[in-house]
Amino acid sequence: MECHVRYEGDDDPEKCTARKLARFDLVALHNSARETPSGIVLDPHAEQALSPADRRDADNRVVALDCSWETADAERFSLRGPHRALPFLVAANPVNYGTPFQLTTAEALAGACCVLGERDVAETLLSKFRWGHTFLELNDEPLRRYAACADSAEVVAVQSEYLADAD
Ligand SMILES: C[S@@+](CC[C@H](N)C(=O)[O-])C[C@H]1O[C@@H](n2cnc3c(N)ncnc32)[C@H](O)[C@@H]1O
Repeated sequence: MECHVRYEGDDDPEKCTARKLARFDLVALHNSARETPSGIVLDPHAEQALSPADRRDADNRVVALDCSWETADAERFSLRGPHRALPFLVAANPVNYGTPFQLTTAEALAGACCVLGERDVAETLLSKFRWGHTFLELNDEPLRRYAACADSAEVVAVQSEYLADAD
């Protein structure tokens, strides 16, 4: 699975998870939408949840948008490819620890790789962060269940159990 990032550069570069992954050649950073190849776009505003069925449209690529959460409005995600939201997963990074849905770029790419059946890629991405293994531990059960779903409707049904528990 190739991991690509449209890099906006409006977040703290010291804490940027995409820049760190790029230093290890684990993601490719792109400075414009035009340069960013098409793939499954990880977009929290998307109507459809990511599921294993997306593997067939993936071109073997996932694309995240690395920008500040303050500027991550829907218009910013104008990137080529099917847009998908990640289902309920909780962040393990120190800034948003325990917060559902609001993941770092590294967590989002890793979560997507797990759902798409590429857990080894996810483990490699997360191995570069002190808290990386915690993301897999905190989300172990949902990630394995999402990866076993046939399609987005099944993923949403599984997600609803976690949302009900979170209330
Ligand atoms: C808003 S940026 C924040 C980046 C952060 N500054 C960092 O260093 O990782 C996180 C990106 O990860 C992806 N992402 C995070 N949570 C997501 C979710 N629930 N659904 C889909 N994509 C998500 C999106 O591409 C989003 O733009």
